[in-house]
Amino acid sequence: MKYYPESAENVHIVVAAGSGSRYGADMPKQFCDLWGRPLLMTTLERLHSSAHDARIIVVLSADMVEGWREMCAEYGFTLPHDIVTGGPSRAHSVKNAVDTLCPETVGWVTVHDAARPMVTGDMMRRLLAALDDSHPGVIPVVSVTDSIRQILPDGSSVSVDRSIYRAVQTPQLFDGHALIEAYRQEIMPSFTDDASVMEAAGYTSLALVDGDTSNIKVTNPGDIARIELNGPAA
Ligand SMILES: Nc1ccn([C@@H]2O[C@H](COP(=O)(O)OP(=O)(O)OP(=O)(O)O)[C@@H](O)[C@H]2O)c(=O)n1
Ligand SMILES: C[C@](O)(CO)[C@H](O)COP(=O)(O)O
Repeated sequence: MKYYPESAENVHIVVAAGSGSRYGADMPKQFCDLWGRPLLMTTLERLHSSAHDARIIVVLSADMVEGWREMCAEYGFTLPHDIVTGGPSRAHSVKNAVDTLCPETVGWVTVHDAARPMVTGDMMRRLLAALDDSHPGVIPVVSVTDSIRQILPDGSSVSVDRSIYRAVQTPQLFDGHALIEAYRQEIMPSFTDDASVMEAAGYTSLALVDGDTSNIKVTNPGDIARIELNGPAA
């Protein structure tokens, strides 16, 4: 576990500026109903419960800011959070939030998908325990349970050894100074998560910890129904 002075500001960045095109609802999936209210509220509450000594920044698309404020009023959602507007890709959205952080006071920072409402306190404890001076970032991963095939340039495919791959989740945890520096670089299409941004900036010694198979990213139709089937929010 990395030591930060008590005055350091820890931050949760929750990216919620996507359009949810694969989910295909009439509004972005993070605002769709989960257990009777917008899914984003469960994500924020569970993240806050998992590590409450952190300021929350929610990244929203500009056209959803007013609507989100109205939802908070309608559902009596009072968990304090700041709002930053998003960009054209996930990485741009994260960057917009990271750019608001104060390098002088920042402590640790998590970056989490709004579309993953099932983060747990156990997972957060594993992340925080693994952040240290040798590991400026910690990434939750799970084993791949499907067989994997690589598609070759000619369109044919070959099976690959799935035991050498891991599927990556969020929240991902970073030393705030390192994350701020990493997000100073130009955003590339290959940046599908924040670990890839850190690596491209030279921070290659990232620690992996066990994620949680219930921590799914709502992506395709039916994913919210599957979460609800697995039981109420704990
Ligand atoms: N420009 C973007 C794109 C994505 N995200 C957020 O990044 C997370 C992971 O992205 P993804 O699951 O791909 O969400 P969408 O981009 O909304 O989905 P799709 O690709 O199906 O349109 C989501 O919480 C999403 O809201 C974001 O903040 N800004
Ligand atoms: C960040 C992420 O959730 C890690 O698995 C994933 O890379 C997001 O990908 P998406 O295509 O933006 O959903």
